[in-house]
Amino acid sequence: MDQGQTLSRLLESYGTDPRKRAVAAAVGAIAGASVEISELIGQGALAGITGAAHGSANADGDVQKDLDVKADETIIAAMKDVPYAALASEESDTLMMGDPQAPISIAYDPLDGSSNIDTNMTVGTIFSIIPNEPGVTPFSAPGSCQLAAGFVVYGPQTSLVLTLGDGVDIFTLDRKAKTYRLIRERVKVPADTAEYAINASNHRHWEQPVRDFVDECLAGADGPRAKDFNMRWIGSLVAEAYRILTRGGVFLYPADQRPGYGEGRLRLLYETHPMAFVMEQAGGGASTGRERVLDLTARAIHQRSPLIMGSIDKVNRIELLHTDPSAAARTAPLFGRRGLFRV
Ligand SMILES: O=P(O)(O)OC[C@H]1O[C@](O)(COP(=O)(O)O)[C@@H](O)[C@@H]1O
Ligand SMILES: [Mg+2]
Ligand SMILES: [Mg+2]
Repeated sequence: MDQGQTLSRLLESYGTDPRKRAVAAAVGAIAGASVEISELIGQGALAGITGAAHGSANADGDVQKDLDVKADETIIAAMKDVPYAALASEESDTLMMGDPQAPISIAYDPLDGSSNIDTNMTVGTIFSIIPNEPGVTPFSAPGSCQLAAGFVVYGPQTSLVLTLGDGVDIFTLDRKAKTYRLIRERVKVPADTAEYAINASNHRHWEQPVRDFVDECLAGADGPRAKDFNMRWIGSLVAEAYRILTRGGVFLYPADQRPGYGEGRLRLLYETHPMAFVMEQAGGGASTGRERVLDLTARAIHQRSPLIMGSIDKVNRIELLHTDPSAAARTAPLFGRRGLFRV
């Protein structure tokens, strides 16, 4: 790894064609905005930032916090010199239109996990950059068309995870120099791990395949997986994704039976598409349970999609539980031994 590599240097050398220059400008703008957002979050109440409601709701019905709105304004301001055709923000009901001839469009979640602000837990910013074709409706292509995606985590360290479609690199903010420095190159999600993350309070609402997977995990070494598992739930997608990138595991926000949750909770354009791109680029997987997230195309700007992401063996196992439960039962490690026990 080039210890001296910085995000700005990487972006400066990222190609000369107009589309690559636009991608570099957009990533640079988001990185710049994230330095400001990180400072605000770090100051918290000292900068007048609280978890108080802003007095409005976003298009998805979530209560907007002051910081959701501030983060959104900071990103919009940072985009002023970026050649974009359209911006899709979680905090804006409709698309913000730019130059229809521009080579890219950008979707972003200015502040992910914002219900955690008051609790001093990790939150983040997620982004997805897609090509724009003049005359074609922005964001009408599947997630597999993304040019770049990533997210910033505002945790004990502020770090930026980035894929430009050729692996995943992680940069950490050097606060003194206000520069992102490369700390991990070509990150790989371990294929098989024993950690899972899901909001278990929704157990009664889940579909059977998700219950089956979690039941297998809970049964541990005595169950069909013949292995003990560990559970984590932070309630902040960016923090879960960062953990999975660094030590593996699987995260599930599945569809469930609650009204409005038929496609889960997370939004396709600025949450599940970019996370799926990052995970696949790091050798992991991302599925709805029934199909690859990157094969989905948005029908609406704030459309939701289920997300099961992380270590490829786990994602494949959960897909099998959805698509072929009897094959899933046959391939459980204890299947053969159970037969013996029954004799
Ligand atoms: O409270 P729930 O239903 O478990 O949802 C938690 C999920 O919602 C989110 O907070 C949604 O993101 P926003 O905070 O941007 O709305 C994710 O970060 C997190 O994984
Ligand atoms: Mg979010
Ligand atoms: Mg948000």
